Amino acid sequence: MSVHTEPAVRVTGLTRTYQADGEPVHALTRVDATFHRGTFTAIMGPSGSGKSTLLQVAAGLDRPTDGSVWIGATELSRLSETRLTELRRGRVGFVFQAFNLIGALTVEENILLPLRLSGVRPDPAWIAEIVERTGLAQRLRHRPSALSGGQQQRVAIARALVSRPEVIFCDEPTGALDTNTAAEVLLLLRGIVDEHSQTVVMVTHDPVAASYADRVMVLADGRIVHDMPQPGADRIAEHLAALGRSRVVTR
Ligand SMILES: Nc1ncnc2c1ncn2[C@@H]1O[C@H](COP(=O)(O)OP(=O)(O)OP(=O)(O)O)[C@@H](O)[C@H]1O
Repeated sequence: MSVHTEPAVRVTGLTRTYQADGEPVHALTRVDATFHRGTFTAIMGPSGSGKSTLLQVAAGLDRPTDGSVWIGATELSRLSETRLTELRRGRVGFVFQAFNLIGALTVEENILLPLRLSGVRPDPAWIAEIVERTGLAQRLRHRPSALSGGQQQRVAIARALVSRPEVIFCDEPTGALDTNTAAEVLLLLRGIVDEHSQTVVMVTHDPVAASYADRVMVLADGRIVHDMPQPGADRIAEHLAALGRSRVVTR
C-alpha cells in the first residue's frame, strides 16, 4: 500500500472493556472504522455509547482491550509508552470542549508548545499560515484568559495543527460555545480539511455541527449502527431520534 493512499487512521476489531465494581462495562465492541486522509468525520450517538472511548483509544490516549489502531502505517499496540507519547505529540492533534490551554503561557507559547515538547524547530511560514487562518495575529501576546471562548478554541485548533499531525481528534469542540461562535469554529475545521487536506474526527452531540462533516458515524452500545455520507442535520436528527425510540422500547 502506498504511503499516500493509506488511511490516516484505521481501527479493526476495537474492543474496550472497563471494570466497574468488579463488573465488565463494554464501552466498545469489535468496532471497525477507516478514516481517510483529507476527510472530516463526525461521531455521534447517545450518552454512554462509546464515542469518547473510541476517540481516546484511536488517539493512543488509552489502550484497547482487543483489536488494533493504526495511525498511518504505525500500529499503536507495538509501541512502547515513550514511542506512544512521541506519536501523540507529533502525529496526532487534540481539541477538547474545555480548550485545555495553559493559562500561564501566552497564545503564541500555547500554539508552539507541542513543538517545544518534541524539540522541533518551528517553521515560520507554517506558523504564519496557522495564525492567519485562525485569525489570532493580534492576540499572540495575550493570555488565554483575555480571550473569548471561540478565540480560545481557535488557539487550541492552531496548537493542534502546529505539528502538521496526520489527524486531529476533537471531542465536543463546540460544546461550550454559542451558535455563532460554534459555526466559526466548524468552518475553520472544514477549511483545514478542504485546503490543507487535514483529517478531522469529531465527537459531537449536535446534528448541526455534524452536518459540517463529510460523514457521520453513529454509535450505540459500543457498536457502529449508522455510517452516513453527508446526511444533513435533519436526517442526522431523525436517525438519533429513531435510535432513542428503539432504545426506550428495548429497555
Ligand atoms: N474509566 C471508566 N471506567 C468504567 N467505565 C467507563 C469508564 N469510561 C467510560 N466508561 C463507560 O463506558 C461507556 C462508554 O463511555 P463513553 O464516555 O465512551 O461514552 P460517550 O458516548 O462518550 O458518552 P457521553 O456522550 O456521555 O460523553 C459508558 O457506559 C461509560 O460509563
